[in-house]
Amino acid sequence: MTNIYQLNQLCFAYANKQALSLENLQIEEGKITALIGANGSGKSTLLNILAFLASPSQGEILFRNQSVNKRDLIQYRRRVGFLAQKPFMLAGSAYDNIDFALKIHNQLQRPEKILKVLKQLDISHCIHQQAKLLSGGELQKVALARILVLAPEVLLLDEPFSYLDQSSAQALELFLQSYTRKTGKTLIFSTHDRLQGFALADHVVALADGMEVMTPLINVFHGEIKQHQFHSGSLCIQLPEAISKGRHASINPQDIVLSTTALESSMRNHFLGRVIMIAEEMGVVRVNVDTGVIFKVLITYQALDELKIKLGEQVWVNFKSNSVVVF
Ligand SMILES: Nc1ncnc2c1ncn2[C@@H]1O[C@H](COP(=O)(O)OP(=O)(O)OP(=O)(O)O)[C@@H](O)[C@H]1O
Repeated sequence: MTNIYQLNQLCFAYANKQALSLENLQIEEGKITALIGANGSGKSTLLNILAFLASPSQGEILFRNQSVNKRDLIQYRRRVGFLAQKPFMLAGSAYDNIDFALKIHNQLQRPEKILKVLKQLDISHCIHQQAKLLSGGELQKVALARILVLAPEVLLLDEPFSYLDQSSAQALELFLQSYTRKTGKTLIFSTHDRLQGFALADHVVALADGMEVMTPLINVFHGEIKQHQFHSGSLCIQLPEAISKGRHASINPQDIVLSTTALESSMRNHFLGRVIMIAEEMGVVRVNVDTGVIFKVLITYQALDELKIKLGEQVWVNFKSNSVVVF
């Protein structure tokens, strides 16, 4: 395993406001990393730092084991491709914008290169359209094409799916997954959709208030601990004995086992509910179960096939007390 980024004791503040404070964060080369977290949790700030557009107030960034000096940011910036949440387009067509990117990066301005990338992203029809008149989704894809054509070492994408309809988002997910596999490039993207983050990424970095939190931030319940149990309204979750403090409990959707009958097992948490959603997501299946509170679960196709569950049917949600993260 090689780390392309290593961040040590990194802090970033806007004026007096601390926006990021990360102890140690490694990003593995050739893998897909998702940054998840609520609005304002620091995802864009972190992407800006990884794109060398901002310099941390404190701490160190290593890129391919080299400590990045503030003086060299421009050099590093050219090695990565950053897609902003609201990309900026120059006057001219989609083609002109991509062609110009090649020019300023001193790369060969070859039409076939541009045509290929537009085709890969399914936006060949936008080629002669004025970039400033593109729809939100088209603009994001043209901006992505403008990055891909440069073949940077790292792709940093800030909410790349936010303007896309469901089928375009799924097509882009598939494209990004196969692109990173084929090229061995590193992809880091931010998303509000935590389950999408889990489904698409090899690693997930969860942020809350600018800090990394060791929870998937899915199936998060708020409440209090009493006698090794976490109480949240009608929900009572069994915890390991060692946990005595915390106001939030979360359960990784991949740690939940579904069963159609009550399980006799070492798992201490069992809730009977009803299936309210089954959806496909990048080779896994999302199942939402309403037990009074909604549990989000990720299972394999094989598990779905074996369980034979359908919408509206009863199902048990089971998980170990050790799978519960309290914070
Ligand atoms: N230019 C800025 N000046 C001052 N504060 C800022 C600036 N940009 C971001 N912030 C603050 O820094 C914190 C982190 O913001 P950031 O945009 O990184 O979060 P985010 O997780 O990307 O949010 P979102 O999901 O809404 O895009 C927030 O509290 C935000 O208000």
